[in-house]
Parts: sequence; C-alpha cells; structure tokens
Amino acid sequence: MSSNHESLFSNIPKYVIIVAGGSGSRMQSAIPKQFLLVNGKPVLMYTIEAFNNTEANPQIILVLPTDYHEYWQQLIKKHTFNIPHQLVTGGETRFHSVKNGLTLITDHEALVAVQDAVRPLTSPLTIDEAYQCANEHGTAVVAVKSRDSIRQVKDGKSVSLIRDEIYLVQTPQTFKASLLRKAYEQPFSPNFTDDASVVEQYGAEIKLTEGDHSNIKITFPEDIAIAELLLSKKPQV
Ligand SMILES: Nc1ccn([C@@H]2O[C@H](COP(=O)(O)OP(=O)(O)OP(=O)(O)O)[C@@H](O)[C@H]2O)c(=O)n1
Ligand SMILES: C[C@](O)(CO)[C@H](O)COP(=O)(O)O
Repeated sequence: MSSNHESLFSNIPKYVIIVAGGSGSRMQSAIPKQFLLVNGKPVLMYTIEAFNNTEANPQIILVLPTDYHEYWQQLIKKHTFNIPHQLVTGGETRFHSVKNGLTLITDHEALVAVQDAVRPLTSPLTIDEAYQCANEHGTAVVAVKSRDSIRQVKDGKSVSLIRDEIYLVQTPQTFKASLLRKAYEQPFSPNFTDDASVVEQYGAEIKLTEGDHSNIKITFPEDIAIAELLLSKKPQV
C-alpha cells in the first residue's frame, strides 16, 4: 500500500462487526465454539487480534450471545486480553446478530467489515485488502477458487459446473456503511446465509477479493484440530 493511499484510507472511519452470537449446534460442544480453546487460547481472541493487527485498525464491535457476556468478561481477565471493543447482544440468526451490531454504527461514511468470530485464521493482509476494495467499490467479499470439481444436484440429477466460475465465500465481508445499513433493513430471508447475499438482494454488485484456503470456519469438531495445526505454523505477531 503506498503512503498516499494509506493516508486517504486512514481518514475514513472503519469498523468490524465480529459475529459471535451463535450456539455452535454442529460442534456439539458444552460451550459455543467461539469460546473453545485452540492451542490454549479462545478462538474468538485470535479473530479479534487479527483485526487489531491491521493497518485499517477498525473499531471492534463484538456480538455475543445474551448468556455469555459475563463468561466473556471472565475469559478476558484469565487471558489478560486488553484489545478495546464494544459489546452487543446476539440475535436469533446471523442476520439478526449483524443487524444488532449495526445499531452502534451511525456514521454513513464508514467502512464496515462483518467477520465470523469462528474464523481465527483470517490474515491481517486479507482484511486490509478488503477494506481497500470496499473503499473503492462499496463492496468486498473475501473468496477463494474451488479446488475441487463441482456438481450441482437438482431434481435428483447431478450436472457439472464450470469450476473456474465457482468461488467459495469467506469472511470478512466489507461494505460502505450506508449500503450495508440499507440492505439490512430488508425483511429476513432464510436465503441470507451471509452479508453478500443480503447486499446483493438489495441490488448492489458484489466485488470479490482474494482469500486464503487456510481461512477456515470452525464448524465441526475436526476443525479444531485443523485450526490448532494451522495456527501453530503461523508466525505470531
Ligand atoms: N444467531 C447467530 C448465529 C450465528 N452467529 C455467528 O455467525 C458466525 C457463523 O455462523 P455458524 O458457523 O453457523 O455458527 P453457529 O450458528 O454458532 O453454528 P451452528 O450453525 O452449527 O449452530 C459464527 O461466528 C456465529 O457465532 C451469530 O452471531 N448469531
Ligand atoms: C458467512 C459465511 O461464513 C460465508 O461462508 C457462511 O455463509 C456462514 O454459514 P453458516 O451456515 O452460518 O455457518
């Protein structure tokens, strides 16, 4: 990033809404997966640290399940975690949790990233590139090309799709605040599986930025072991 670019960029307020309001039903753990320990540290702390290590240096809004605010305070103390952030209560679905996070952002000129709390391997470079792209185009969704061949199953029949046209979508998903707020005023649809689908339904074009196959979402029990391995190979900042 050139210094000119950087100074232009630094004038714009930036936020990240880290959604950690889910229950992690597929993980089947005693506590929601965002609090599980990976190499001794809660998943969520890695995710917050990644954003804290960016040039963008966004204000952090953390969406937590209602019942886990006190638990989070205990974790903060135990791990002497001191990255500043604001807390919001989670909603019934990811969509509603993002909406709750957006209530804290009144600045329409800002850039807002939405990040799954359970992606502890997102790199600061990926995050900065996404803010940059959203600054230029209004939208930036991190994605990777499929490494596998793809077939679509419909009405009991499977057809091959052109692999080079298929991207797997990750987070962060970053937008101009005014656009994201308007998009999230739409009524909820079960097809809203991420922020891009909400903003696309509102009518905006979605720009993709390059992600990384290691930016995994911790979803099933085996993902904890994969994250432990990948994080142990990552240089700590
Ligand atoms: N009501 C919800 C549901 C999900 N999320 C967050 O959205 C991210 C991605 O969702 P997912 O992996 O599906 O998490 P869970 O909903 O917790 O998992 P599951 O679907 O297995 O129950 C997670 O960081 C999760 O905490 C949220 O903030 N509020
Ligand atoms: C937002 C997301 O991580 C992009 O890949 C994904 O859509 C979340 O899906 P989930 O079913 O809520 O885990």
